[in-house]
Amino acid sequence: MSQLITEVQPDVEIYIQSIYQTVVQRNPHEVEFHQAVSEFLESMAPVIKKHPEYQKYAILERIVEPERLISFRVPWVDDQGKVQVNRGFRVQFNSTLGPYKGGLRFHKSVNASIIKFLGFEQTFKNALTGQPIGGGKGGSDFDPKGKSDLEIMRFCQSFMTELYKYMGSDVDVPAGDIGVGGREIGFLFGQYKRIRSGNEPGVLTGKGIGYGGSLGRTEATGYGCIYFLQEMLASQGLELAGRQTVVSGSGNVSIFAIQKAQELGAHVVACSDSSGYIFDPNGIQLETVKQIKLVEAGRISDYTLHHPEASYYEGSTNIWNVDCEIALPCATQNELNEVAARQLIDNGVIAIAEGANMPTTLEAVHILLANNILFAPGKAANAGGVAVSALEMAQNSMRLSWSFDEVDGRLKKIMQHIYQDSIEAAEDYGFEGNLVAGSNIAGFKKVAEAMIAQGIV
Ligand SMILES: NC(=O)C1=CN([C@@H]2O[C@H](COP(=O)(O)OP(=O)(O)OC[C@H]3O[C@@H](n4cnc5c(N)ncnc54)[C@H](O)[C@@H]3O)[C@@H](O)[C@H]2O)C=CC1
Ligand SMILES: O=C(O)CCC(=O)C(=O)O
Repeated sequence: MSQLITEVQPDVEIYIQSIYQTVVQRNPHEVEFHQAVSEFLESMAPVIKKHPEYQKYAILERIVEPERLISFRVPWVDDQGKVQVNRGFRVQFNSTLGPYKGGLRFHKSVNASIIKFLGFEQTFKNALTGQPIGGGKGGSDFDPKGKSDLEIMRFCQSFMTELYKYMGSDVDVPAGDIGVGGREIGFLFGQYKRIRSGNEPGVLTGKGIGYGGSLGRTEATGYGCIYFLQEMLASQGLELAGRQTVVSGSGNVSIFAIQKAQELGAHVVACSDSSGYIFDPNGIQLETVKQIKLVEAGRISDYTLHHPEASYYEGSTNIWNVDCEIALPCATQNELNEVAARQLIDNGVIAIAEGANMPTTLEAVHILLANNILFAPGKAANAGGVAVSALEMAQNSMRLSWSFDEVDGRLKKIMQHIYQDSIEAAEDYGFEGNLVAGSNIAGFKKVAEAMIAQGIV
């Protein structure tokens, strides 16, 4: 390796800027991907200064370029007999630490930019868990809203009929994300098995408990986010109990973040969906939210039919106007902007933990950090979901099923380690207390060291 002639650029800031420029040129119009790369590169200068070998081995140049992006046609027939065509994606971003791992998103907004930002962040998130998993992500612009069970099944079967070619329990292991829950994973798994004979339970995670799923996976992202939040609060001698809390979204992550927060005594007063939010001064009745969202597939506005003392407000992002000490963005990317950040600060917020992926815009992150708000970035705070997915893979390999408490106990330890690693990395590189930089650096270093060990690939 001593003959490597990669020129080491002495001005690290210029070097890092050139990496960003190349990403923008190579991926024009992919604004979400640019945003994720930009946020990551903001943490890199002291790392590259301390480790010139990362420049020599072109780690940054390689890490921002996905190993592979697969894009494919997904034709299916709707209930009226009409042929529909969607686009499917899988980005296999980085396999240095293990098989590509990351969810599938079915949402009308899905495009290459969104899948690439998610796959890029997933690489560092998965590294932070300390488990042997690389980064991947996928999905489709298919909109599951208003579709029948049979339409969802036909779509999933068509999607898998192409995706299976790139999967395998040691190759690429998808799971759920927005619009993909237990029902969709079941249909996807059924079709995979039908095409590839033999039993390979570890090829997908988030499966039903009766056929290889792990207890605790459904709860893992939301619970993990609260475990991380607890660590962050405890570092300042604070607790969650009694604190007014607002949680955006009302899907998988939000519901179980609310459940754990309430269990720990938080007073959760608001949650939302893509149309608007509800405010319940008596505290959100989670069983009603579960009934509306998990059973009836209804709108969050229906909550007020059951609880007339609650109010419904149009416009999902207005949820950040609600007074709170704890804010948990758990819905989607860029749902908390500069204006919302200032409003939260004016209202006395003390801590924000991202259950969703990149829900806070970069400008809003800067404002929150500058105002010393405790801020837990998604790639650390929402890593509990993928961590328990990796535990599901481990159980599948061993042909074992652990109890809920066993899985939950491991999840808690993993979240505590992620907090510790991130806070230490921040301190080591001159970003004391900044978990955005700390999690970027801690995740990056694990991948970078392994990339060097594995040669130029
Ligand atoms: N499911 C998982 O294990 C993990 C999910 N995440 C992230 O968490 C976020 C939520 O995912 P899930 O809960 O799994 O999806 P989900 O499909 O179960 O729920 C998404 C929720 O967000 C709401 N929503 C969508 N757009 C919205 C908007 N513009 N404003 C307000 N609400 C909106 C939907 O109404 C729904 O309640 C996503 O960013 C996802 O990438 C991150 C780590 C793991
Ligand atoms: O469980 C998984 O494999 C992926 C979860 C996920 O998509 C995420 O962490 O954003």
